[in-house]
Amino acid sequence: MSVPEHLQASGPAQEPVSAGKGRSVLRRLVADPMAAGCLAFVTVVAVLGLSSPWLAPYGPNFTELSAVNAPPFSPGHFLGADASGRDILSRLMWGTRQTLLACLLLLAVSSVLGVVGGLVAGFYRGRVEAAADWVSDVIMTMPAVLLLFALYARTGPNIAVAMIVYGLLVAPSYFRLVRSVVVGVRNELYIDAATVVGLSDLRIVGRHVLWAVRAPVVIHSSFVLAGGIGVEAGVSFLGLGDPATPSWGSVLQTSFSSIYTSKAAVAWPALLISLSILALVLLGNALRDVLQTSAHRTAPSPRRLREMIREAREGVEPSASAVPAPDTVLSIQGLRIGYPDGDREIREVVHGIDLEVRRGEIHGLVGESGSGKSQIAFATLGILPGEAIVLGGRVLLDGEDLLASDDRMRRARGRRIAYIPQEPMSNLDPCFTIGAQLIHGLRAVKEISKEGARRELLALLARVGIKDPERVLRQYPHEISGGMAQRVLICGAVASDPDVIVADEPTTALDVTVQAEVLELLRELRDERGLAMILVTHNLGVVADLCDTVSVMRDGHIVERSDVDSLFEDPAVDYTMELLTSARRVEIAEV
Ligand SMILES: Nc1ncnc2c1ncn2[C@@H]1O[C@H](COP(=O)(O)OP(=O)(O)OP(=O)(O)O)[C@@H](O)[C@H]1O
Repeated sequence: MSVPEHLQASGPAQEPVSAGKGRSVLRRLVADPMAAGCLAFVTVVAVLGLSSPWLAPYGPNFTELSAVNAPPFSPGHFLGADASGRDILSRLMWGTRQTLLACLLLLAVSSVLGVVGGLVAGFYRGRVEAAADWVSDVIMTMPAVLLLFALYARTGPNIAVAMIVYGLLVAPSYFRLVRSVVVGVRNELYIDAATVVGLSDLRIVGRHVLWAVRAPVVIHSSFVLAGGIGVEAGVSFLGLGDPATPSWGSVLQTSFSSIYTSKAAVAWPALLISLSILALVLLGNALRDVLQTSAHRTAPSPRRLREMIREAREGVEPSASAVPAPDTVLSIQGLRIGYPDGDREIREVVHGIDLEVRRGEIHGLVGESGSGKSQIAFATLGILPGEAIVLGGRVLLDGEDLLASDDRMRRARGRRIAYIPQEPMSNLDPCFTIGAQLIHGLRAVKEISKEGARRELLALLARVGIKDPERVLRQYPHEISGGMAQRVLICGAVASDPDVIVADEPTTALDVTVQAEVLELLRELRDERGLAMILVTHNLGVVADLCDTVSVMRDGHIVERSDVDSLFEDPAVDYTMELLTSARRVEIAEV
């Protein structure tokens, strides 16, 4: 048994989802008509079943000889009666208790064993994990049906014991799921921080780790419950259940044995079992969607989102389409970006900015944290987060609006616009060698043989200052330094011969000497290749050193745009002056 498909998407390193409060999860769940319907169905079935002593027309084993094989809608027998003259509706109602009990037993045993095992194995790893893994593998190899038959030989018809044993067999699915989530969470820095603060393992697991596994476990449980109904029906159908106590499976079995005389009798338990399984599966899917959306925000419905976008666009004049200067390669005109603020409104974070970059120009984008620099870089590359909404504007590459067509953006990205990220290490895949990644990337954007790509990359790696390119191509990311990784990424970015490079704080993660070398390399590449570059940075020293022109951003606006010399000599706005003064203060403090 492997981790079920419905949970694989929520892999180990996922956010601790579902942080929303219980009430809001329920409210969001019932806002989905399908989930509300399923929840109502499951609740009604459970309540009717549990109230059978008061609501059921007859006792579970009450027989009426005159009603043998009575068809549905007979007087006194709404769903008909079975071959022994027992009322099918009453037996299904009474049987709900047994089925529910069987499912809860299965759920309790499998979840307790699996979750506790997964938590311990994922948290402590090492031998504990190896041993738990071994036990889980052994359990998974056990043939469930044979085991149930063997059990029957020893204990006789006992559905409770059968479900406990089945719970043991299902436990590895919880174990694997929880273990993989815990392994991901265990490496998070906030767990290290909790350890350093002095929290005990138990408190760390209870406070931080359990929170992360809560959502996947809840979702998985709805599928286990659905599976439990099927298992109980199967076990009873095989005759391994208690014939004296009705359950949905045993009602199905008795109806099935007289299928030739009363076909309709089979339909009711089969329908109830199928609909209940369907409702629980659909409920599980809806729960997954609710828990995996943003933890604290109420995601707007598609209709509300459309309204919010219309409201945000209303009253804002679309910016006039300006013709870019002749040597302009990238022109951003009237770009507006926003994010849904719950289901109330779109919060605009970039307010209609204009920006032009000419061939061979390095344009710095500076400003305080949160001013919108990265949003502009991401919009230019078409990699804004899924929830971002472009409310207006254009990103023109040689006059073609990339925002107007996803296909145009896809063709430009990586070929004509390349990206140099801030964190070189986290942008390289640890599973592949540098060579495999660079060659794959280059061949994805250029028609070239593997050998040709390799030769080109060797030359380019040497050009960006890698001493032994042959060896680096064979190495994995963890075997090279941060500075080398950034050179590798610069090599990857320029390999497709782009017109524009968007560099998002390319030197922030590097030490000072490597920073200077990387900046020098970028300048040389610009001179050699006539690259246009947008350089996002906090560092005014980098701007002074490398950029030709600069835009200063604040609160999603460009408050000043000028050439670098003018900016430093004679800033036009107070905010730029403040930025320069604080940068100087930091420099003095560092000296
Ligand atoms: N996924 C998101 N959902 C909601 N708001 C977001 C999201 N990403 C960014 N924002 C908001 O957009 C604004 C601009 O963020 P952005 O990351 O562009 O700032 P920045 O200038 O690049 O900051 P920094 O220099 O710290 O990276 C911020 O107010 C931020 O809160």
